[in-house]
Amino acid sequence: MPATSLVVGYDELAALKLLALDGALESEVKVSCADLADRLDASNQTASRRLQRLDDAGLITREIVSNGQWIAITDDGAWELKREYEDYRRIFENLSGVDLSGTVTGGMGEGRHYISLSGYMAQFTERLGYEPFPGTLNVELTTESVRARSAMEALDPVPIDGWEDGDRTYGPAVCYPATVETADGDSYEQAHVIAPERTHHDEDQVELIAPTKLRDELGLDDEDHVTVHVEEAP
Ligand SMILES: Cc1cc2nc3c(=O)[nH]c(=O)nc-3n(C[C@H](O)[C@H](O)[C@H](O)COP(=O)(O)O)c2cc1C
Ligand SMILES: Nc1ccn([C@@H]2O[C@H](COP(=O)(O)OP(=O)(O)O)[C@@H](O)[C@H]2O)c(=O)n1
Ligand SMILES: [Mg+2]
Repeated sequence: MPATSLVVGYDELAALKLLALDGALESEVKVSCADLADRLDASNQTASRRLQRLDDAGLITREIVSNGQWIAITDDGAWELKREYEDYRRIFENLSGVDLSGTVTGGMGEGRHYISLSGYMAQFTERLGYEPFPGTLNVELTTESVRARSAMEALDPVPIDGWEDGDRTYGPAVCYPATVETADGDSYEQAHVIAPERTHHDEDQVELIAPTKLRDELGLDDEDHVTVHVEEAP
């Protein structure tokens, strides 16, 4: 079973990779179907069909001109290549930690409240070494990453203890050091996945905390793809 589920098949991905090698990640490149067909060891018709599928899946944009086409890879296209690249990194680089991928999503607006509570804030400052921005960036995981999440739970976390303030008790949580990477390749290293013991979210969501607002720092909006590389606590 492949480590990731693709929007298009591997044949299309091979065509996408060739376009990237031609520079289509940075700008529009001029492509002739005959040349692409040659490099894919396929017929013109096949090459043309693969481009059509990549276009239909929103992974490239095309402008067809008389002697070929101008093609650029979209953010979603770059994301598909990146996922493939992550698989190869896992194969060859003996990576530590766990990669989770998903999309940014809004939550219930409660993260802000909990993160700001002094009973937690004092522990974050002491154990994580920073005061988190008040809130949690919520990431909805892909099906594959929901499974990978159990591997994350096998890593050693930074514990955050439960506490009480006379009115009520507050549950414990665990934090894992994490690097957040966007589809554009920007990354932020000083974040943590926070997993509160009492939560309204299911396994398909993770929450991130960081010293700054990640939406601003990384230019993130709802639905944007991110990869979260989770490590063991030092
Ligand atoms: C540090 C921390 C501690 C939490 N403790 C509790 C708790 O004691 N009881 C509870 O019902 N939810 C607790 N929550 C979970 C929130 O209710 C909720 O599931 C989630 O964090 C809300 O995130 P959202 O606003 O981003 O959707 C805690 C959340 C965080 C981040
Ligand atoms: N380090 C952080 C924490 C939260 N946030 C965002 O800050 C806002 C407040 O967080 P929250 O947890 O209270 O809100 P929701 O996640 O429930 O929408 C949300 O838009 C989060 O996505 C962020 O960008 N970076
Ligand atoms: Mg949140």
